[in-house]
Order: sequence, then C-alpha cells, then structure tokens
Amino acid sequence: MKALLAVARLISETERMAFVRGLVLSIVVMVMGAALLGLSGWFVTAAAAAGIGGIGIAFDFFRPSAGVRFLALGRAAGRYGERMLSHDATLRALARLRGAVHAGITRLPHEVQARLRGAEALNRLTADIDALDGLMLRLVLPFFAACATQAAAFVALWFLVTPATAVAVLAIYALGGIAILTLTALTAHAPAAAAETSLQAIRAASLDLMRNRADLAVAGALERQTDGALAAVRAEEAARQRLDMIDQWSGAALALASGLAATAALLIGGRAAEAGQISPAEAAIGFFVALALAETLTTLRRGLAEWGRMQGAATRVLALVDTPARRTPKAAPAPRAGAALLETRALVHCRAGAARASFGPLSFTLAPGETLLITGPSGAGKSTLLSTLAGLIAPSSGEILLSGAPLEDWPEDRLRAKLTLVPQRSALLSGTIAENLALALPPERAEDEERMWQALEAVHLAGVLHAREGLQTLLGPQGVGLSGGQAKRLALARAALRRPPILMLDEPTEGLDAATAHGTLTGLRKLLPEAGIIFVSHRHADAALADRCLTISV
Ligand SMILES: Nc1ncnc2c1ncn2[C@@H]1O[C@H](COP(=O)(O)OP(=O)(O)OP(=O)(O)O)[C@@H](O)[C@H]1O
Repeated sequence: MKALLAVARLISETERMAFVRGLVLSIVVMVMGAALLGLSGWFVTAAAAAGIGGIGIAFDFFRPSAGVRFLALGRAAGRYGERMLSHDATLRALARLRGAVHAGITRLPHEVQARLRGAEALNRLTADIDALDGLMLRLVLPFFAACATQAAAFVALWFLVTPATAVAVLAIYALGGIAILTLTALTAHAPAAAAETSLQAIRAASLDLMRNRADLAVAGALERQTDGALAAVRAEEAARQRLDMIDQWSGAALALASGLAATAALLIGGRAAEAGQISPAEAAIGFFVALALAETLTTLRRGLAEWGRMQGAATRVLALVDTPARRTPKAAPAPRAGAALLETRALVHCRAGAARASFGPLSFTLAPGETLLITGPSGAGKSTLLSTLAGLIAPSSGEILLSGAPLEDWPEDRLRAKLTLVPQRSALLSGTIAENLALALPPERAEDEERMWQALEAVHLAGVLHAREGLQTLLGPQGVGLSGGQAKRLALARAALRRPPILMLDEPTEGLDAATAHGTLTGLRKLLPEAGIIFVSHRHADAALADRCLTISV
C-alpha cells in the first residue's frame, strides 16, 4: 500500500492541476448522471400524475425536458473532457516515470546492471509502468469522485426526497460498497499479481528462447525451455480466468447493492408519498438516483481488481526510481605537473561476502605511450581490476589517481574521454559497421569515414570489409555476420576511434591466430602512439609487445 501511495504521489505531483481538473470533471459527470436519472424519473412520474389528474395541459413539459437534454449533453461533454484531461495527464506522468526508472537503472552499480537481464529491464520499463496506468484513472480519481458524488446525492436526497431516503441509500452504498470492494480487492490480489508475474515470465522466456535458440537446440534443451514458456502462458490464462470470475461476481454483487438501495428508496419514498409528505414524483427521484449511484463504484471496482498487479509494479518501480544518485563532480580536476597518467596505490577489491580479495593490494603506474600487460590465472581478478580502473566498480581500499587526481574527482564525461575499456564481451548493435563505429565519434564527426577506415586498418579488419560492403556491411544483433575474432576487433576499432589517453583491453587477442593477434596489437599501438595501454592476456607471445608485465595471483 505504501509503495502505491508513493507512486501515486510521484505521478500526481508533476500533473497536479490537470488531475484536479480531471477530478472535478469526473465529479461533475457522476453528479450529472445521477441528476439526469433523478430528473427523468421525476419528469415521467409527474407527467403521468398530471395526465391522470386531468391537468396535463397545464403541466410544464418544456423546462424539465430542456433540463434532461442539458444533463444528457453536458454529461457526454464532461465525460469527454474528463477523459482528455486525466488520460493525457496520466500518459505524460507515466512517460516521466519511465524516464525516472531508466535513469534509476543507469545509476545501479555496474555489476548489478550487468546481471540485470534485458527482459528484466524491459519489463521494468514497459510492463510495470503500463500496470500503473490505472492507479490514478481507476483508483485514486474514482475514489475521491465516488465520495464526493455520494455526499452530493446524500444532500440532494435529504432535501428533495426525505432524510430517511438519503440515509438508507448512503448506508446501503457505504456498507455494501465497502464490503464488495474490499472483497474484490482481497480475492483479486493474488490472481492479479500472478497474472502479471506470469506475463512478465512469458516475455522473459520468449526473449531467451529467441536469443539463445541455437544454444538451446544443440544442448537439447529447446523443448524443455519451450515447455517452461508454455507453463507461464497457462498460468497467466488461469489467473485471468479467476480474475474474470471475480469480476463477474463483484459486478453482480454491486448490481444487487444498487437494486437494494433503489428498493429501499422506493419503499421509504412510497410511504412518505402515501402519507402526503412528498409527491409520488419526488419519491421517484430517490429510486432513480439510487440506481444511478451504482456508477460511482463501477470504475473503482475495476481498479481494485488490478490492485495486486499495480502493487507489485509500484514496489519494483519505486526501488529503481530511488536508486541513489552517483556523485558527479562538476569540473575536471586541475592537471598536476609530473603526475603519472594512471597510478594505483595499494588498490584492493573484495566483493561483499567473498572469502578473499578479488585482487590486491596493487601499486603501479602507467605513463603515456607505455603498454602494460596484466596476466594471471583464470579468476585471479584481472577483469575486475580493469573495471575498477575504469571507475565502474568501487575499490574496497587504496587509491586510483588519474593524471594525479583521484578517479572519483573526475566528472563522468571527462573520465570517459580520458579512458576507454573494451571488455571481454563487447556489445555490437544491429546495423551497419559505420553505425557501430559512429558510436565512438563525436556527433559532428559521426560520418568521418577516413577515420573509421584508419581504425579498421589498425585492427586488420579493413581487408575483410573491403571484400564485403565496406562500412555499409550489415550486422545482426550482437555482431551476427562477423566471426567471433572479427567482432572482437570491430569493438577494438571502435574504442581506438575515441583516441583515449588510456586504453584498457580485456583479452583483445583471445580467439585470434598469432599473426592477427600480433598485427592487431601493433596496429593499435601505431594508431595511438601516445596512449597508455593496459591489456589482459593469457598468451605468452603477447608479453613481447608489452613494456611491463603485472602478474596477479589467485
Ligand atoms: N559480478 C560478479 N559477482 C560476483 N563475483 C564475480 C563477478 N564477476 C566476477 N566474479 C568473481 O570474481 C573473481 C575474479 O573474476 P574476474 O572476471 O575478474 O577474473 P579474471 O582474472 O578476469 O578471469 P578470466 O581470466 O577467466 O577472465 C572470480 O572468482 C569470479 O568468479
């Protein structure tokens, strides 16, 4: 409940005035609906009574029928305006919330982000936000509109019919409404949550199936994975069926409550009319208004049926929106004379709960134009060290100095301009080679083909691409269309295009033959003669290309 309230506050605070106007209009629409039925009931009964009494000629048909027309047209126009205002405000608020969730995901620590599956992030950004569209439209606004309309009807019935009618109608709606809505919310909570969870599981399983189809097929697991996805489909169907059933029962219960309220109004009004306290036409007002008031609970009932779905979504969305902000200094630190390009002092990283440190303590320096090789057994912490040096992971202790200033004093954009990391598995986009390379170039040089070819030459990829469609060679998702080694070299070319003062490469020669590995490393060094290069490698031959070697042991 707390999460739902917090998200409702987040959504409403940016569009407060639009929601207030929408609420006023929805109260006007509901009040007009009740007034329309009440006036129509009064009109028909009064006209009939005038006819029976032989005074039909003297009865004023025009004003009531004009009132009916005004209420009917006004209600339709009001409904249109209310939908326009509140739906528009909701869509705008949700678009902003989606932006906040996206920003929250990007503020997550690097390792948490790396573990967040694509389907999971997609669900947070789409399904969870979509689930919240009913929060204002089907819960918050209808709740206040229902309270205000019931209060207005109470006052109207008190004065136009009898106080007893007003009390009976309000009591039946209040008690019946609370009971029906509470029961709907409680019984629908679990199936609504289950339907949403299953829907998200279907999306995740479908994405996994599409993306890893080949791996699953060769591992003989395709059928098992498909069965898993189908089980999620069946679970979602079952939950939806339960929700439909609950919807039908609560709809019937609400119809019963409104019937009961109308019957009570008819009986009390009829008695009062018999006693001559009010006219039969006035008694009819009570009956018809009581019927019309069912509308106040209809939308709310639908909203409460979705409560379980919204609650889960609100909790997940809120957790991401509340991701703490990263400290980002505004200005780059002043250059310090004589400082090393990069220096680490007693650098240690230890993951929470790990029995031993990932690496360290490590102290070393890197000068411009120097090449540092990092070696060590698998799992020794080489990739973790590169991520730490790149500022993606915080060290547990020790210091990293970039041009003499602590890494955390560098603003994000200056830091990224200063150093580039090519991880073991780089992301390549679906699109052309040029589009993939342009990511590394400033917008004004995004079409600098000469520079692109230079980088491709450096990693020995130019020949392969000349034999195909050059920079327009089209790649599928994750570099499909290139061999593993070519995809790796394309990622290296992209990093080199940035011409960073510090280039960090995680196993750049993995999967390359000796000649290509040698050519790629020497090509990169030739392209970036001033850069400090740190690279991780398990290949003995690569040591000959480094000025120094740092071995990390487990
Ligand atoms: N995201 C993570 N969460 C928890 N532990 C991790 C994570 N990433 C790596 N590790 C663990 O940290 C240790 C160091 O991993 P790292 O990838 O840095 O090793 P590495 O030396 O680069 O290995 P390799 O040569 O096989 O690439 C390993 O024991 C690994 O299991």
